[in-house]
Amino acid sequence: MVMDKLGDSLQGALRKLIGAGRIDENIVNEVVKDIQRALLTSDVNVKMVMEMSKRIKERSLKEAPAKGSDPREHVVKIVYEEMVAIMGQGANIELKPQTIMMVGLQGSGKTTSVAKLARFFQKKGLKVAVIGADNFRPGAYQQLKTLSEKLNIFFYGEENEKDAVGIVNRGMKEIEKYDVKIIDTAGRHALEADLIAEMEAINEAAKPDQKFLVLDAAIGQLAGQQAKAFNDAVGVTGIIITKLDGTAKGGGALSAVSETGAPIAFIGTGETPDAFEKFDTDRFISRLLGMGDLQSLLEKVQESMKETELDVDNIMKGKFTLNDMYAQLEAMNKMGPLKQVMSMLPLGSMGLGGAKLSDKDLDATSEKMKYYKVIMDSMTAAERDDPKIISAGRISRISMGSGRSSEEIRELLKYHKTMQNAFKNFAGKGGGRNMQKMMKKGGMGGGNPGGNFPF
Ligand SMILES: Nc1nc2c(ncn2[C@@H]2O[C@H](COP(=O)(O)OP(=O)(O)OP(=O)(O)O)[C@@H](O)[C@H]2O)c(=O)[nH]1
Repeated sequence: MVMDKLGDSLQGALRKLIGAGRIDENIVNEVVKDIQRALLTSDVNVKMVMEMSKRIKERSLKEAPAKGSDPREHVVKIVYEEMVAIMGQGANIELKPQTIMMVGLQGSGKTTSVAKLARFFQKKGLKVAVIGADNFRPGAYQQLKTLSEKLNIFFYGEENEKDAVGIVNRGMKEIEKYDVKIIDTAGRHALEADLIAEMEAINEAAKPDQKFLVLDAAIGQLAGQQAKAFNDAVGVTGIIITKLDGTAKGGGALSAVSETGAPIAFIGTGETPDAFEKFDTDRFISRLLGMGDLQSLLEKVQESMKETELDVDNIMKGKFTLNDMYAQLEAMNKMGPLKQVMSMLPLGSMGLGGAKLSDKDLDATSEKMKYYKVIMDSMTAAERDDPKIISAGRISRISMGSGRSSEEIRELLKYHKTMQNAFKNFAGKGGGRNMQKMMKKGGMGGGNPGGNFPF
């Protein structure tokens, strides 16, 4: 999960709160102290943390909970609201034709973010093209070209051309018919005069609707200064914070940027093109506090289902083949690491304070999903379509081909049978709505081989 440590500590504090018999000054002080420690470890500015703590204390002891609501839940709500307040509101991202210029220092993850952003709009059904105008860093041209080609996104660039503005002018003509045009510009080690001049010239040439500044989360509170400097120099409409997956300083970067008034637009959560999400403060904080983010989860499920061959009509008629199961595993894979997906499920749904799936369980499940696919790759199309024909002899052959044991293949077949029965039951009981409910819960299946599949 993004900002794992901060999330774990904050959730620990809230569990303490929920576990308390009643709300009094002692427990509020204790919980606020835990929250302070968590935020300071995540590099959030001391002054901000102190002000926030004061507000949480005052409100928790003075404000009366809404009629009928539990006083402990009321305090959780206060913590949530105060956290949202320090992270600020996210940028307004519209799904319509637009030109976006990306700026940032070298190594911030700018080129990678261009590809991720392109993929974001592509997934929403818009036609996207990118222009590679980073002619400063050798290799940037090839990097963006390769990334774009992999994602089937139109790329315009001119290798070895020194005039970035020329590239942008010619590129904008070439990609005129595309909905979303994204321009990658060069970075520098620092915000120098020549970089500012180049950004201004490209700004003039392309007249972008959005100017996104890319910042590495690992710089922590320094993100605030950088955001301010770039904003003063070229005017920034949104910030992309990258590498939130790999630093303990994420809280510092997010809060420092929000303090400058520049809205956060997206966050980068890993190296792959899909490890990227629109920043929505409410959803982000809900997830961080273990309150779940079912909306994001549902969107993820829908997106990944759209791109796979899952034959929902057939499944609803009670026919669930191994091909469907394969497509289902693919869809789950596309949703990202299991741990990240699970983090969108509310702790509350398991009872705030309830057990969390351990990393070990999650790893075992991911591992199982991987080798189930390997096993299915060694089956024939006829076997996948009708697993009943898989005899002991065929199991030996599949075992040889996949390098997995016969027990594992039998386990997979059992898992498939359980799922098939579950779907049959759903279909029998008026399917559609149940199916939706099941997806909302974050899973698509009912079986649980070896007790490790959380879905
Ligand atoms: N873990 C993780 N790595 C990331 C993320 N975003 C980018 N990276 C990695 O950060 C490194 C630098 O990213 P680039 O996109 O090449 O950097 P850049 O800012 O374009 O560099 P310039 O073009 O010189 O300005 C690459 O190894 C990326 O894979 C992220 O969200 N998480």
